[in-house]
Order: sequence, then C-alpha cells, then structure tokens
Amino acid sequence: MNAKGTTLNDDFGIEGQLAFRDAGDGFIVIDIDNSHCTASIAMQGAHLMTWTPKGEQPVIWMSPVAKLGHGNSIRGGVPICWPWFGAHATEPSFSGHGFARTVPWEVTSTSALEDGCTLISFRIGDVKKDQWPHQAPAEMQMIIGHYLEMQLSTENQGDETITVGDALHTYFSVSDVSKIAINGLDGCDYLDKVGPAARRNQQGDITIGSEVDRIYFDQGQDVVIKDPGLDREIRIEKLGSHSTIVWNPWIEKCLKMGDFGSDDGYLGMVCVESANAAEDVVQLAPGQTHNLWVRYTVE
Ligand SMILES: O=P(O)(O)OC[C@H]1O[C@@H](O)[C@H](O)[C@@H](O)[C@@H]1O
Repeated sequence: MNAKGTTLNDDFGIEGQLAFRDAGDGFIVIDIDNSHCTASIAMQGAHLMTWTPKGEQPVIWMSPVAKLGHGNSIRGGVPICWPWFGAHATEPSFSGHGFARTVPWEVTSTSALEDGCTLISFRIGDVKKDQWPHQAPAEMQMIIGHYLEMQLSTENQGDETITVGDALHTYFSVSDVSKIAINGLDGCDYLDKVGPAARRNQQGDITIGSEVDRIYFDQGQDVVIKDPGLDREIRIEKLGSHSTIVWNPWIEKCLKMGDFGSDDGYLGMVCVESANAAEDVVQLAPGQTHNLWVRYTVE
C-alpha cells in the first residue's frame, strides 16, 4: 500500500467493511464487504465498478477488459456524467459526458450504518476551470447494501444561473439483452439517436434487438429491468431526473468500440441512465443545489 492509501485507511477505513487498496499505477480502489453485499469503487471518477448483493449475481456490468487509465473512463460500472451529458453544447473539443468521470475525487466521509449498509461521500477533486468556470462543485454520496443509493449533488455557490446536465450512466448486468424487457417508460416521448435524430413515442415495454440509443423524457417514475434469464427484476427509483437514457451498442458498434471483452460482449449489458439530458438540463440559480438521486433494488 502506498502512503496515500495508508493515510486514507487511517482516516476513512472501516475495520472489516471498507478498505482502500493500491490498484497500481497510482490508482486507489475502495473495497466494501458488509453484511449485505460486496462492492468496489475507483477513486478516479468516484466510479462504482461492482456491486453484488450477497446471494445474487453481479448487478453492475463491467467489461472484462476494463482498465484503469489516468484520464480515461472505465467501460462499465457507473460513470458519472457531469456537468454535461453527451456532447458539450458549444465546444466540440470538450469530452463527451463531461470530465467528472476522468478526474480524481476525494473521500469526505465514511460510516457503517446501523442497518449494515455502508455510506461513503466524495467531492470532485479537480473541477476543470477552463471547461467549467463556475463556483459549482459536485459531490457524490453512496449508500451501499442490499440496495444501492447514489446522490450526485451540484451546488451553485456563484452569483449567476448555470446550466447543469448530468447522468448516472449505469451499466446493468443482464442474462441476454435480447431477452429482457424494460418497463416504466410506456407512453414517453424519446429522442432516438440511432440514425438521423428523430422524436418518437414509446409504446409498451422496451425490448432490444438492434442498436438502441435513446433519451426518454419521463415523469421520474420507476423503471424496471425484467430479466427472466436471471429470474430477477432490477428496480430503478429516482428523484431530480426527468430523462432516462437507454443504450446498447449492439454488434457493429461493440466491435468498433473494441472494449467490451468479446464480440458478443454487448449481450450481457444494458445502460439505463437516470439523467438530466437534452431539453431536461437543469437551470440552477445562485444558492440552489440540484440533487440527482437513484436507488437500485433487486426483486
Ligand atoms: O463511450 P462513452 O463516451 O462512454 O459513451 C457511451 C454511450 O453513452 C450513452 O449514454 C450515449 O447515449 C451513447 O451515445 C454513447 O455511445
């Protein structure tokens, strides 16, 4: 363990429940093992990489060839998209999905909760001032147990109204993406990003048999991934979000991206992202805080 990791363990480690690990090349990973689950989080990006409730299959998908790289996003887990989602509104040279997922974050507190869950809070360690010239940092709080709660907060400490886009870009692990159904977005309009952008309306559950890349405009209702192959449903509850991205690259894009581990790596995952994206971005007045909150449970 390097000196930084040792200090973090002294300050924030929880005996038998939360430990900081040196993952090599300057990366620190946090391992959690409590009475409800195991989980791991990379400090770069405050990026949750794994979450497995005890007695369950992993709920979060991580590419088998995912690597920690300085300034690179990890393929899988829960990348934090902030302070914009997708392409930047005016600057094509800025990274897609913002910079939060590729910069260091700092741990601000940890605690073992009475119900056996583990709480961990982060704040962003490098707000790229050239790309985000605002007094408006981000914080992330996770409660990790038999359920997983995440809250991404943005506080506008400046004196001008700002525009924030964000997403918890969660990769869920599924038995076979072509056999699942996503329930909860029936009747919602969506922006279809495959081919020429088009606005459409969802009828019934979402099923996937080709590339899907959609921004749904919703009312904040629960979304449920029904996975008969794993005999389970994953429920997504959320607050402070009126858009949901559903994404699966399917075969051609998976091959082109080349970081899914195998040619059919796309079959084992689906992204269902709770967001504030496209026309759903948040206008945040001075003094206001915007919270994007989710809770995932396996049923
Ligand atoms: O490769 P990235 O930057 O992690 O993005 C993956 C996907 O993320 C989704 O949220 C977008 O809607 C897709 O268009 C994009 O391809």
